Amino acid sequence: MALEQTGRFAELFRRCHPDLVLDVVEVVSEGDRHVGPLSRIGGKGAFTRTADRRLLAGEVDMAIACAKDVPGPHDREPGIAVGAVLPREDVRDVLVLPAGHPPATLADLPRGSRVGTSAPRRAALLKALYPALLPVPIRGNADSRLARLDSGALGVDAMIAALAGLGRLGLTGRVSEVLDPARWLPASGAGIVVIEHRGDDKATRDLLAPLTDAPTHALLDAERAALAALGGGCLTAASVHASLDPRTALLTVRAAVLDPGGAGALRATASGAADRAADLGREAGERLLRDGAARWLDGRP
Ligand SMILES: NCc1[nH]cc(CCC(=O)O)c1CC(=O)O
Repeated sequence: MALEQTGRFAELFRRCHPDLVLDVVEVVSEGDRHVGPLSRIGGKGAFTRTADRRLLAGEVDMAIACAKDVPGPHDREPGIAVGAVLPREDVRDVLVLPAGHPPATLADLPRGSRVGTSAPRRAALLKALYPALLPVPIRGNADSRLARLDSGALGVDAMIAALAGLGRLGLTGRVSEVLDPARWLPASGAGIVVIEHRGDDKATRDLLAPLTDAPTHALLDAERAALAALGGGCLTAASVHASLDPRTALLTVRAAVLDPGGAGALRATASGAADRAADLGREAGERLLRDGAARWLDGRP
């Protein structure tokens, strides 16, 4: 998945800067290497830390990451800045069944079916919306999870994945059900690829600036500000989704913190001008805290 994202970005970069030579350096992250619990390899940042360090060491000048995998400012390597944000793709999650299984929806799965997902948001949604099903932690990158789903090595009957990720792998044919984002709340940063650089590297910042998709950049600013205001960590079951009305230029941030036990959710919405994206995100996050979201931030019901 990372290589497909990188290829897409490299093409864009070369088209915009045809006189420059871009070398692609492959980095295998801890999140790709390990399949154990993320908490054991340092929690959030497992997919980005290795590339971040090489960036800070000056071995590479840009790093490409899924916005969803980039930790918040409080558990982030300092000195790294986002230089470009690629246009958002689909934010929805999907149900994937082992190869050869006839198509089914989450509602069709028999009581007690084991559904693989490690994301606290997905586990909490599963408990809230499909209490007859059992969330089972699984780990590894999207490619390896799919292979282990098919081989039976995961010990699950189905798994939840991101539609955008499957799309990048050319595997949307594996989707059994696309989950309705109005109920199955999307992840903050879902479907967004970012290109980072060293904060003090003005030359790279200038090269990346024209490649950014301004509307997606605003959405991401809003979603990340909401998460930062919440101050949750990698165990928090939260959803933040910003949307932009192209006609009115009004940006709306919808944020929710879910009870990890599945008993409910707190929701907050903030709307305003798109140039106040970060303020709107913060507003939504702070509203959730005022309403008592703190009790669920540690991931305990
Ligand atoms: N490391 C998990 C991860 N980070 C980004 C994506 C998918 C693509 C995206 O939402 O941008 C995935 C795979 C998944 O959640 O199934």
